[in-house]
Amino acid sequence: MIPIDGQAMLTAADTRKAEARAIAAGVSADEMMARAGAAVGEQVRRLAAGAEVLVLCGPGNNGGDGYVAAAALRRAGLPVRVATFAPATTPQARAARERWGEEVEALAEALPAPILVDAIFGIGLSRALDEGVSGPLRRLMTAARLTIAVDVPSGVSTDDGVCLSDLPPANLTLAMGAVKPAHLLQPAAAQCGTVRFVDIGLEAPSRVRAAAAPVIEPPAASAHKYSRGMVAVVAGAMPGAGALAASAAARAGAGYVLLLGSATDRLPHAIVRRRFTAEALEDHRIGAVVIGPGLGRDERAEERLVGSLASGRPLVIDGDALRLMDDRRCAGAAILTPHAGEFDAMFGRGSGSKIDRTVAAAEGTGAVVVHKGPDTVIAAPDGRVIVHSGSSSWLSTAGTGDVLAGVIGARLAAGLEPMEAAVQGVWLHAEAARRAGAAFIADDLVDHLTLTA
Ligand SMILES: NC(=O)C1=CN([C@@H]2O[C@H](COP(=O)(O)OP(=O)(O)OC[C@H]3O[C@@H](n4cnc5c(N)ncnc54)[C@H](O)[C@@H]3O)[C@@H](O)[C@H]2O)[C@@H](O)CC1
Ligand SMILES: [K+]
Repeated sequence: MIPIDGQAMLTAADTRKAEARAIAAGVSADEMMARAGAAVGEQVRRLAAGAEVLVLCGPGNNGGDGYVAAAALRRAGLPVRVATFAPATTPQARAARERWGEEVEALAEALPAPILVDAIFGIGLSRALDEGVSGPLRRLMTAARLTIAVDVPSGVSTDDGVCLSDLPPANLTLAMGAVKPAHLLQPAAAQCGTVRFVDIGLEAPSRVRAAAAPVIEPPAASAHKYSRGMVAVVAGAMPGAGALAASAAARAGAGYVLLLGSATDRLPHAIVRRRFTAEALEDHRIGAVVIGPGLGRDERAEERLVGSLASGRPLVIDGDALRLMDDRRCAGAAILTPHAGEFDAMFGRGSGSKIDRTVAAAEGTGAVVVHKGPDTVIAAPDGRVIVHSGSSSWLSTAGTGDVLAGVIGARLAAGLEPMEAAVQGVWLHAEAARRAGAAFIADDLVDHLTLTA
């Protein structure tokens, strides 16, 4: 099974276009479904290990994939039953239903099986499930040992990651042909369980991709502390936050970290402390300025932000500094790292998915926008997007955003372009959380940062 890391993401409409292109290029719709259903059948066969399978089929092509998979499982000698609540409506699904040929049970009366395949709705879901569907589905999912969703779990909205129906999560979701927003955006992503990509030969040109592990080269043989990247962290009212950002920058590969403003006692000795002056930022060797963690929002914070913006150095703007930004100031930033509250305060709640809104923010500001949360959307002004999902929920603790800002600052100072720096930073931060395990504090996260895979 193929992990989704680095895979292209398509919306429901994009998927239909890709399917239409494949059909225009000579692959019939029946052939597409035959491939999809066969691939689902093969994965289910491996996981079922001989146990009984119940395939739930809806009226559309998601159901069609289910009928094809059921027939494949039967050919493979597995005990398999099929249940539905509605006749097949598309020509391909009707043909697949006929090829199944055997009894189709009524969903409401179907008895549970240890392996459940949810092929009720895929990208065609347009509203919440009727209780006559969600009730039996909930009952059968609860009784099953393993639920495998075909394409997306029934009840989640493909393009915005909203859960339209209250159902238990699937254990595994097979993303057919391309990753969809629902596989990456919360809360739908959590409903998917583990997501694996199924290649059905669909061309998926997309500027949006799932995050993948970065390849980080060690410093060149001739490297010195300044060539490795010099990061200046501008501290403020809450020195601990600046210290976290500075420590994280140092651990994320920076060659030299300068903390400007008041520091805490426990700052590593390797970090150079200085009073904040705008002149201190004039050092041309500074490759990134991180400003915002614990900055405060008072007059002194404002002065430091103005000084940082005037320095012309690439800026990572986080936390309090985001609250002091306006359109003109954003134009001077390389990377903005708002969480949901900061994002809404800057750009409004708007419409569309988190991906759409982040793309609009990046285009509008000209900066890379890292829209943080249980799903993090990273958008560049040129339209590239990386979505990072599935990171540790223990990250929901104070100070982890300060750490992220420092890590991104280190990658930016290392010479990466802002989008790549942000993408690497988000991955490294999530990886540190994975290594830190359960109930860490932001300081622990710094200790778990590593650049090796
Ligand atoms: N588009 C593609 O490129 C491919 C699609 N395939 C499969 O086809 C699926 C999409 O098929 P469809 O477009 O037929 O969509 P679905 O099978 O997801 O469902 C569409 C049907 O459900 C009805 N419906 C929507 N919401 C409902 C609700 N809440 N209650 C009752 N009925 C509701 C619609 O009116 C329509 O009849 C994909 O998810 C995937 O599984 C694969 O077979 C192969 C390639
Ligand atoms: K499904």
